[in-house]
Amino acid sequence: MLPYTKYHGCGNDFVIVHESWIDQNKIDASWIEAICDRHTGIGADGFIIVKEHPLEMIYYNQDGSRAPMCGNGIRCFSQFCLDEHIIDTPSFSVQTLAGEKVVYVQDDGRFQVDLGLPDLEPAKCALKAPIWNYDYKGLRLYTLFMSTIHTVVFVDDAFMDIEKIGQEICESSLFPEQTNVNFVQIVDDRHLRVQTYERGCGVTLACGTGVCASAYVAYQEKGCQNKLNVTMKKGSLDIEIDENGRVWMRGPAVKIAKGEYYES
Ligand SMILES: N[C@@H](CCC[C@H](N)C(=O)O)C(=O)O
Repeated sequence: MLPYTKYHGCGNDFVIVHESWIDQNKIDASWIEAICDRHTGIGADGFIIVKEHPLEMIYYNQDGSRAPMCGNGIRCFSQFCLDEHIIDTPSFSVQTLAGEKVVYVQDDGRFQVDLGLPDLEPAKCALKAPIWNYDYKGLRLYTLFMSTIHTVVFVDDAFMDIEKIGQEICESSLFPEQTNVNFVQIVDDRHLRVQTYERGCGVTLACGTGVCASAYVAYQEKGCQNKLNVTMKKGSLDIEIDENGRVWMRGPAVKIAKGEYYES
């Protein structure tokens, strides 16, 4: 029996466990995939292990693959740490595979996270050459490392059916380590709509790092403002690119459940 909690950030949902709740020997891709299965498991887009001393977020995708960071996940991780009395300060640092991230708890209960600088160095995305305004079957692709690998594509309707084209780009041989694919609609210069096909998961209702990558490319390439509100299918995030080029994300995290998982 595994004690677990479940949270979501704008509809991106996660099973979250403290490291002391799990048998370390059990952690492998198929165990995580079984827990995240929406029919025979708890069901989630991702699985998060909370480690302490130092505070660390270990993130796995739904298919059990490890990812360096998760924007919605780190807000949910932070709410878990408050709920479980692991932290009691208004700001704190979290170690991730994409480096240390600083989280600020806001008066309205939302979380602001410093995602740091986007990295356009091709090697960070396992690319040999840049993919930037790159033609792919008539779509223009912009690939960057925004705490994880992201590709941004501007479209007329972000909420169209992206399953097929998202999977095709994600798994294209252009991307040796695959890519998350963000379909971005510019509503006006302060407002975007975004839908994401995530590596290791498929279409999700929201992707925090993807929204940060989308805002950054919209600001750099499309004349959008440095402060943007981004709407997804079940929520919205506020993104700011500061004067040093760092990307900040502000948004909610919601507790859904706490329970016991009976492993088969
Ligand atoms: N949903 C996340 C991103 C999760 C990781 C991603 N699928 C990857 O493999 O890089 C977010 O909110 O940022």
